[in-house]
Amino acid sequence: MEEVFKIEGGHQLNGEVRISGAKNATVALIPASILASGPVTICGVPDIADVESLSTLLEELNVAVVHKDRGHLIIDPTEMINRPLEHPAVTKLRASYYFMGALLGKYKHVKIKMSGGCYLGPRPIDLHLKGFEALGAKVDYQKGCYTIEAEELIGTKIFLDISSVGATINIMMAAVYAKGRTTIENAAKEPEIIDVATLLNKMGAHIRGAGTNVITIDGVDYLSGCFHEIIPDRIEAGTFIIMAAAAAKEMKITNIIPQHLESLLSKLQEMGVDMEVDVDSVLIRGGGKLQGVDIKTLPYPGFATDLQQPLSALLTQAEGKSTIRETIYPERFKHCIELQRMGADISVGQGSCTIEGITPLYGDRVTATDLRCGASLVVAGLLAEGVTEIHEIYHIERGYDDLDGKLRALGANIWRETVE
Ligand SMILES: CC(=O)N[C@H]1[C@@H](OP(=O)(O)OP(=O)(O)OC[C@H]2O[C@@H](n3ccc(=O)[nH]c3=O)[C@H](O)[C@@H]2O)O[C@H](CO)[C@@H](O)[C@@H]1O
Ligand SMILES: C=C(OP(=O)(O)O)C(=O)O
Repeated sequence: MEEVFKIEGGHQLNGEVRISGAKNATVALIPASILASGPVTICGVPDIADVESLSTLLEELNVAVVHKDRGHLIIDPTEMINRPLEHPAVTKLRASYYFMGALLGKYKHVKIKMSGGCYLGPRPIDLHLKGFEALGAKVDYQKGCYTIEAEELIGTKIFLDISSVGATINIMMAAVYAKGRTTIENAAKEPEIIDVATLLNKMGAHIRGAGTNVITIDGVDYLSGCFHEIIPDRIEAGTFIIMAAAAAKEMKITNIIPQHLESLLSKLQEMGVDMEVDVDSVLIRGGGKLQGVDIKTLPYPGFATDLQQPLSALLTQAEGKSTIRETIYPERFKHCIELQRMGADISVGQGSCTIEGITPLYGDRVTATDLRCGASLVVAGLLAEGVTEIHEIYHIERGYDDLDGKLRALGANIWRETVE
């Protein structure tokens, strides 16, 4: 027995949708909170499975976790115990690896299983580990478990071969209590990194340069509790913007930071999408003629890899040929096979795909092989003739807060059903 999403396509979307707090910030802010000596209150926490898994891990560490109304989460590490993290929840998400940096930073010792998350091709963490080693830690890997420990952590210069989001955040967390100055060069610049640095600075850390490619962290001896509001989720926002372009008459997406979405908005403009951008919202008028475009995924502020999958579904409705070149995860094209089942004309090559439009889409039984593949199939389901049945929706639930509820409020005919 499995719960699936069913979507009857062809229903127009209308109205307003409010975007939740950013998954990729939240999943780092929660482990970062344990670096404090007192309670940290995070506001705007999305109701997603990744947060549940992280809460389980906090409880494993004897950290008090209180979920309040409207996305308030209070994390109190006062009575924390540094136990090995071998609980199955570690493997339910990618971001459990942030406990490496946080526990190493606080206790100079961490034992944790290998994390999980979406399979998008190989996702090594060598840069995280090299960063910890540069700070003075020893890394041991046995039977699927990492042990990372140090006598003391000493600030140093760390150049990242690839500007990795995860490595930047993990090293930042490990370095907050290190002796002296740590400099991360070729750091990733994603907005979620700024959000984590903001939280740590509110706690009393000295981090400068987050959002640029050089971040400096001057070690401190003490971090206090604080209050923090999470930035809006640019990927959820982008997904709804794409859905609006696909199926809305007029739809407003609110609680967004438009600057975080520039690469998507400019591509949609190139495609011919009618939009009005305001300070914290965007109004999309869908239904117009769309033109195919070429996309190359890049680190921020380039086109986000997490949005190429949902956009692929929309590109089936754009006139002519579109190409997507994936430079972050060259194997991130499993959604294309599922879209083909629904009638899309897509060919997948080495690190790229070509989409020929316009092709009608038809409801079918498809599988969300990963989180954004799931989002792509929901976009396709809104456009398709008949009913689309999406399996393995636990991937979608990892990262979208009430996706089906939000879509129903906009007029979509989407429901959950338990099937054999
Ligand atoms: C929880 C979270 O925030 N997830 C996001 C984060 O994942 P994540 O932080 O895992 O992605 P990275 O930025 O680290 O990965 C970027 C590239 O660097 C490579 N790499 C990374 C680390 C390393 O040690 N060695 C290495 O080779 C990866 O394989 C990939 O090719 O950024 C990705 C890229 O924007 C997004 O798709 C994910 O949604
Ligand atoms: C790949 C993603 O998530 P994660 O890194 O958590 O697997 C994503 O959010 O698209």
